[in-house]
Amino acid sequence: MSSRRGFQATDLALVAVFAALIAVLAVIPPIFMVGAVPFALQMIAVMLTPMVLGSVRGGCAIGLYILVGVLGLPVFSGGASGVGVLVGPTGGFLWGWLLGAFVAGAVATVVLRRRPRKSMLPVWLFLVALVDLVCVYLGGILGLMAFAKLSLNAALAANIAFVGLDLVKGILACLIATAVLTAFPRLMP
Ligand SMILES: O=C(O)CCCC[C@@H]1SC[C@@H]2NC(=O)N[C@@H]21
Repeated sequence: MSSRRGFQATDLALVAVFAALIAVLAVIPPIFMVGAVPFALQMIAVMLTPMVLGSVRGGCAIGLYILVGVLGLPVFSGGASGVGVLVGPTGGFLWGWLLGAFVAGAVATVVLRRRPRKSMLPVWLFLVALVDLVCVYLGGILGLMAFAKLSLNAALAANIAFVGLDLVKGILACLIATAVLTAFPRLMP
């Protein structure tokens, strides 16, 4: 989306498609939990979104996903919904997803506008995934401390358990984003 042409119908459709993609991945039940925190396959789409849509459209996609969950559709982990989830034990992660979309999306825009070589694209996109992960964990840790009353150490431990698998999801998101952006270069944020 160039700032000159503003938000187009295509952008609205892309926002809806990526919000739906996150919701679809939430339908698959979490394969394990660490305390109150579920394994979230949605993280693949959460990290893919800012890579492909950039900051504003990516933030809108995550915002739309959260909105439909708050309004009652069972799109949060384990089929949860409602505004209470935003201030529940995993609420901080959802705020982190939103923050991550805006921040990592801005990094994606800077990176992609430099037109990196195709062989380097997944590497640069992995940097975007890492920035996203920092935002997600920041939100998650603060949320666990504020809403679940965990100590900083307990909140850190709950996050560390997911780092390895989240990096694998980040690599998957990079590979998907590379394929999508190579096939549809006009999508680039
Ligand atoms: O309640 C929700 O829907 C949000 C779940 C958040 C789970 C977090 S996201 C980062 C970390 N990686 C995972 O696989 N699970 C946690």
